[in-house]
Amino acid sequence: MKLTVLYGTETGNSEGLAKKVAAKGEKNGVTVDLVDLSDYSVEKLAAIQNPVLVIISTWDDGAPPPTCVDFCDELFAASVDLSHLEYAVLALGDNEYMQFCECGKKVDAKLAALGAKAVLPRTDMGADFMVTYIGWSKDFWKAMKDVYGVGAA
Ligand SMILES: Cc1cc2nc3c(=O)[nH]c(=O)nc-3n(C[C@H](O)[C@H](O)[C@H](O)COP(=O)(O)O)c2cc1C
Repeated sequence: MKLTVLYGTETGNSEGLAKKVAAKGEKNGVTVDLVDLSDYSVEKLAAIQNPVLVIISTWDDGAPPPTCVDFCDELFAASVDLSHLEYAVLALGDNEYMQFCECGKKVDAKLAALGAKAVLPRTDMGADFMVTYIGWSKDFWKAMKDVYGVGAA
């Protein structure tokens, strides 16, 4: 079974978590495609035929990380049908900011609006994301096992 992990990052935190998910997946017999959203398109997203995990941070005033503004702009304006797609969103941010995890929230809402189905509710992570990640990882792999029969419970 395959999992696509799409990450949007400016300083590497989301990428670091994406690599952790990939390592855990590979250990549990899941083939993981690790993809940087800095060079991605809605067309490629729509062509995916396996579950997708999006890990994305938020920058100035709720904006996407600068590296993936183009992808997010395209996604937020898209009207493509994603009803075949199952997904989860892990949002990174910092609760010190008014627009806490706003980009991840918008990506989650847009994917749902385009018909994609969440296999796990979105998780918003603050500055202590390495701690939150541990609990999230358990929930995520349990969902993967429940829904697809793969990965660690
Ligand atoms: C200049 C700056 C602006 C930020 N703006 C926000 C914001 O509006 N909302 C939020 O939740 N987090 C904000 N953050 C926190 C980042 O999202 C957080 O540090 C995150 O872990 C970065 O992940 P990345 O390395 O994957 O980009 C901001 C951080 C910086 C340095």
